Amino acid sequence: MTDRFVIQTDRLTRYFGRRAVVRELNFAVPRGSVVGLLGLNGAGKTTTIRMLLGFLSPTRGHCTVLGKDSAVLSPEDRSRIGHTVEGHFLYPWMRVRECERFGRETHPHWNGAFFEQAVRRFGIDTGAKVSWLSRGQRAGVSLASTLAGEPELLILDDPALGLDPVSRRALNETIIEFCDSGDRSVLLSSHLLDDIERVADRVAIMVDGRLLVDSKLDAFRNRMSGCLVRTDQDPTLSHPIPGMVHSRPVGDRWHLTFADADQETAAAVERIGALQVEPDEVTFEDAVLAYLSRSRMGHSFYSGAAS
Ligand SMILES: Nc1ncnc2c1ncn2[C@@H]1O[C@H](COP(=O)(O)OP(=O)(O)OP(=O)(O)O)[C@@H](O)[C@H]1O
Repeated sequence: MTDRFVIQTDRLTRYFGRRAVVRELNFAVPRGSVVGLLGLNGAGKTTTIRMLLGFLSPTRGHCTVLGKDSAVLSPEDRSRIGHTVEGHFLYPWMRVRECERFGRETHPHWNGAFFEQAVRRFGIDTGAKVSWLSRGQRAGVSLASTLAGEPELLILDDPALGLDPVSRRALNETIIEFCDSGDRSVLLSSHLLDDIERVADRVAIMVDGRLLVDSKLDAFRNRMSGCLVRTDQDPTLSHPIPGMVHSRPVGDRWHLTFADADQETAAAVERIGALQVEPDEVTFEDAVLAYLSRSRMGHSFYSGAAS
């Protein structure tokens, strides 16, 4: 088990006061995979990551990272885990090349070539002081320092926050290259669906502290489907449709999004008695938004997490 998964949680739960922010999370990150962790603001992603890194205790349940209980990670364990946090902490008075030297002296493993390459990709002058750098450039130095430590597992919490498109591309390319150069795993929390689709091979979706989807990205995309129906009112109000995740009005029609649609789904759509029904494409973004929008509307959820 330990070898196959770099992260495992068992009924991981966290309350703040009386409020459950992470609920009964059973989640595993297979070694060598890049998992995109998605969820609306406040879904519990950062709280989960803080528990994984041992910065916050679970109220119930537990989690392991690289086979070790997160609550008791040793400095040696931590050196195998790279993580970046919002704000990209760096010493403002250091020059970029001093950041590199500082990293080299404080990390047991250090890949200077990786640092150089990442910094170059972000267009950063190594003679510049951190305080002179833009937000995107600071993110680049922070990421370069993290990756140069050659962690087995990288945990990134919203690393693209506030980055321009060029810096975002540099970030994505750096992550992809990092994964290509070894048996490395990444947990990437982000709101940028394009980036997740480009970089990740698995997707996990949290809604109100629960994990609703945990799947290979391709499988997730393939199991979702949709159709457009023309009716006078929301067709799902009177007719429960098996597998339906979400419905939304599109002009004078309704778009219905399904997970694992089957004959029962088709029969239920038929019973609506719509004037017109036609299949409609569901993109990765549509599929994710179907789950997320459903939560915002306060419906109960489709509970089948994909394998
Ligand atoms: N220390 C704390 N005390 C009380 N509530 C907290 C604390 N930390 C987080 N929360 C609450 O827990 C909920 C989940 O927060 P969390 O930061 O995990 O969400 P998130 O999914 O990372 O959101 P975002 O996408 O906005 O970063 C939020 O409602 C937040 O206000």
